[in-house]
Amino acid sequence: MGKFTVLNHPLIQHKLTIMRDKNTGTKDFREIASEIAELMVYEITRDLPLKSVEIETPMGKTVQKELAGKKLAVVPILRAGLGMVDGVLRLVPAAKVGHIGMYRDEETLEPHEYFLKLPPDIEQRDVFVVDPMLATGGSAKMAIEALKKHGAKNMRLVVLVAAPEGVKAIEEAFPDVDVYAAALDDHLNDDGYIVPGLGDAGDRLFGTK
Ligand SMILES: O=P(O)(O)OC[C@H]1O[C@H](OP(=O)(O)OP(=O)(O)O)[C@H](O)[C@@H]1O
Ligand SMILES: O=c1cc[nH]c(=O)[nH]1
Ligand SMILES: [Mg+2]
Repeated sequence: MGKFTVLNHPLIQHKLTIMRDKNTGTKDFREIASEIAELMVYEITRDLPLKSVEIETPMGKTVQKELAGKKLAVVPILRAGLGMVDGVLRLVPAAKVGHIGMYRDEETLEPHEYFLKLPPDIEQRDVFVVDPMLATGGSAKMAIEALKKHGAKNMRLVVLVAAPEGVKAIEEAFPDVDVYAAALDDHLNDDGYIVPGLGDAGDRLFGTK
């Protein structure tokens, strides 16, 4: 079974509260989404392997640690996932970026894929799939299936707000995919929105409503 982890560092909780507030405007919403993504990646990358290297400081030779060259990729689920990419890249600037476009039909809540462009060596990379919202889980499930079809092997799903329904859907579909959230919310409403949630993440990020 994949692990589900809520990264509830006080800074993450504080920033998420600002995002949830309906009076927070696009500029702050976008900046804070990026900051939370950065903090989440800091926590998630604690297990990255290190190797010893010999270097020379101004005082002489020493053996120290550096990252063992594990390759990473970040794949935002468009559109809203784009709001988390900068934050990831601030900490992992060498990561390659893939894109997968998904929209959820407002009536049926069924996801539809409309774009896919991945780094050619995706199968060799640890992949962070990012999207602020995990609601029914339909979009993330379809995105992860598409990435698997294109060779991605080691994937983690990183979201800001998760609904229990979405977590269950990913756990059942992908025992090999760990899910990280900044918060686990209460439920989905009849329109498939997370409650209390933060509303429509894409629209709030890009000012489209
Ligand atoms: O778990 P689900 O029930 O599939 O819902 C979550 C999806 O819905 C939102 O995207 P949306 O379809 O609104 O597209 P957008 O990012 O372009 O706004 C969100 O960013 C997720 O991708
Ligand atoms: O609450 C939700 C659910 C899906 N997509 C969003 O942007 N928000
Ligand atoms: Mg949207």
